[in-house]
Amino acid sequence: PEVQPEPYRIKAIEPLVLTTRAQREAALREAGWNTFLLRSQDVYIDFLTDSGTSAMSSVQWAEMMRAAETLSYSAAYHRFVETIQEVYGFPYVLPTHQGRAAEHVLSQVLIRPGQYVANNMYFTTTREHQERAGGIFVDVIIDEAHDPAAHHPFKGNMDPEKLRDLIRRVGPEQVAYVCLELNVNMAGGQPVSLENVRTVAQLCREFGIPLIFDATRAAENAYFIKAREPGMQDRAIPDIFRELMSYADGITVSAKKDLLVNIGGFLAVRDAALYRRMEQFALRFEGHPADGGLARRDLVAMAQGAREMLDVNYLRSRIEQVAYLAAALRKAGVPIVEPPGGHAVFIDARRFLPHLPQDQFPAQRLAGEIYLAAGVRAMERGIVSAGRDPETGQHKYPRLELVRLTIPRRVYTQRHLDVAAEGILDVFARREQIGGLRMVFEPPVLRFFTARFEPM
Ligand SMILES: CC1=C(O)/C(=C\N=C(/Cc2ccccc2)C(=O)O)C(COP(=O)(O)O)=CN1
Repeated sequence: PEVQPEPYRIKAIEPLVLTTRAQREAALREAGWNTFLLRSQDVYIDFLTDSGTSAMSSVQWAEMMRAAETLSYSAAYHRFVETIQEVYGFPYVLPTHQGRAAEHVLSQVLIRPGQYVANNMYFTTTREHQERAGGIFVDVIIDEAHDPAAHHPFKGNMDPEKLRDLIRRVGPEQVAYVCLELNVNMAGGQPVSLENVRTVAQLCREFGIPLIFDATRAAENAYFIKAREPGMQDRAIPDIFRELMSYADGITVSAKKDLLVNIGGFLAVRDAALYRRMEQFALRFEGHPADGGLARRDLVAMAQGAREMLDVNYLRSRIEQVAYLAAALRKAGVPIVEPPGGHAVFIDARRFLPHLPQDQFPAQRLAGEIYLAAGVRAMERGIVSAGRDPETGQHKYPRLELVRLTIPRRVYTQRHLDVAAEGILDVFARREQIGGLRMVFEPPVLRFFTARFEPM
């Protein structure tokens, strides 16, 4: 059969508000042309983020109702830890309220000021915490990752030569750890191959440098390994996933993605002494080791999510939905990051609006225009998100100037995607008439959250 069967059906719906273009123009002006500042009820289809926006299953909801909110080492805590130990294969597990909390703990415990951290591209909060701990961020991703049109099947890969050069240049003891993100968000949700992970793990072992994964979207990465990596087609997802995890000394996870929950995260490591140091730090800043600042119901929702996230029929449905939207845009000639990622379609705003210089914020403007056209909220992932260079005070000019259409898990149907595609094609037809933006308010840190703009 041609059509892929959906592996679930709808049990509860949330009525959506339909707005007029006039209402959206007023809302966007009030939000200073920043989609992060829109009121959610003014948004028809929310593609801002896949973080914390998934639909939970009837089993997750049932487990949440049954969780007893007892303190300290609750049944929920043991259920959570045992499930993560089994699914991910790490002995020591520390719950946190979300991913950036795990990054805060790990960076503060592992980085000595002045040390380097090698990454495959950057994620805003991950880099922020590495630098706050005195770390020096270095990008060792393959060159193709910075080229939106390059058709590499594993654009998230690290370049072993770039990594080896860094280690030689600064010395192994000056590299705090290697941070490998799976399904690299800022590159377009691009996977890392198992072969590349093995190579990087070998390099780290050779020099005695810890290898840490940002495993926030590792389940979706496992699906791409099965689908794209030679010799993997017949392996079961949980088997690929366990091997993938076996190469890391530790992981940070935002559970708000793969694990299909609205809040949550965790750290998992193999070394008892490292766990103890993280636990002691977390106690002061991120919550008790038995809950990480979460309620017990959140722990059991994560445990159940860790079971559901590796189901191949769910992963296929989720990732094929992203590919469906990508195909609709590609067919009309809309420039997107290729190949499509696991959690989002990324529009190349630089090629969409080639007449705008990057410091007129093309991706920020395009995200606003898409909202005006169809009530669809997207996220700017370009010069605004990249921020300013702390030394020069100038904008960082990233090669990728993207608008991210981030698809929540198990939430939208094909009709929602068709409405979004239609709105984007409408903007595409008018692209020559679209001008730039001027930033009229700029906060000092993570400016993309609250900056305000006006049309030029
Ligand atoms: C790879 C990766 C992520 O994508 C991630 C969060 N992503 C987010 C949520 C977000 C966070 C900050 C600025 C804009 C959007 C996303 O919209 O993409 C975190 C932090 O997790 P956290 O939100 O639970 O703290 C760690 N690693």
